[in-house]
Amino acid sequence: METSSRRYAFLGPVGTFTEAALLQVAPDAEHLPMPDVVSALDAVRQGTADRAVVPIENSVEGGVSATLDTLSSGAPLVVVGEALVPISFVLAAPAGTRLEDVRAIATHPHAWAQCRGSVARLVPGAVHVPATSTAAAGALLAERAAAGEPRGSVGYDAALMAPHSAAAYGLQVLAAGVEDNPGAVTRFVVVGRPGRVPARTGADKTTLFVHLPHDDAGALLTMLEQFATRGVNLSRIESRPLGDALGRYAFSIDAEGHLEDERIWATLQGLHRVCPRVVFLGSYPRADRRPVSPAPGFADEDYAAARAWVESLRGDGPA
Ligand SMILES: O=C(O)C(=O)C[C@]1(C(=O)O)C=C[C@@H](O)C=C1
Repeated sequence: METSSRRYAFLGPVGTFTEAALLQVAPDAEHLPMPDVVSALDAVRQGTADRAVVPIENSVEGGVSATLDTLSSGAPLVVVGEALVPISFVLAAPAGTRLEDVRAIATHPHAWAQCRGSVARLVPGAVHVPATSTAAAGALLAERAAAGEPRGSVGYDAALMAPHSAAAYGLQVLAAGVEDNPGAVTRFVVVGRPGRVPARTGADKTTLFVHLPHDDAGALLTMLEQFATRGVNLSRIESRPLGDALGRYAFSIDAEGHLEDERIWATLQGLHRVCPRVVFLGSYPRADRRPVSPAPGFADEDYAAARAWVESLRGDGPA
């Protein structure tokens, strides 16, 4: 947990799952709610915030493309930490709303994707109204109901949001446990401007964004070999379109290990030699604190012993 009094931008408003992640990592910091992931990351770039907390991947819906793409382009940013939040949703509405009154439901697109099946069973035919976050959907509903506006005046009747958030906004729960996959988890990253890399803990991750070495057969293999031949395990790899033409992709990667691990150091050198663009997006402690044990032959001592042996072959000593 970070204890300094830094300013943390996050995907707001109060009551988002992102705020739950922020409360894990920096409960006492100044919290700056932002309307979207890009604004939160830009606040760090511009110096109006010291850190941003943003979602990066969900165990059901996969990568958060706004986060992956904003991290990998523009002024450099680095990940300095991560947090995991268990995800469960309620369907909430102003007091007096009945389930059969619900025609349109607002929430974040990632939340909708995680509840689609249950919602179809609960409220057949209900349509999705996209919101900037789960809490933003509920907040507007609560605000208009408090102002005495009639049901549906915001363009929707209910919101999918976190249980604690529905309670905080004074909304009534029409259905709980609305997620299709109980046990879903979203991973959030703490992002800062480049500076000193967090100290190695032995339970670390390194995040990278890598362009493929060439356009021909085997390009992906050449890139992946850099990790495999140094015994580096990947905990996430996903393609992101380059955006300039169909069929051109780069890869967002989480590798197990820290920049100070010899095998990660060597992997980065290998990637730099063969790939046209490698963006280092940080080495930081894993949220689950699970130690990373290098395979036999890939520990720092193995690299040191191998280096000493090659040095000895130079024949610098007396003839
Ligand atoms: O809308 C929120 O409450 C968020 O924090 C965003 C977000 C996401 O982007 O995935 C975070 C966790 C859930 O998976 C659903 C939505």
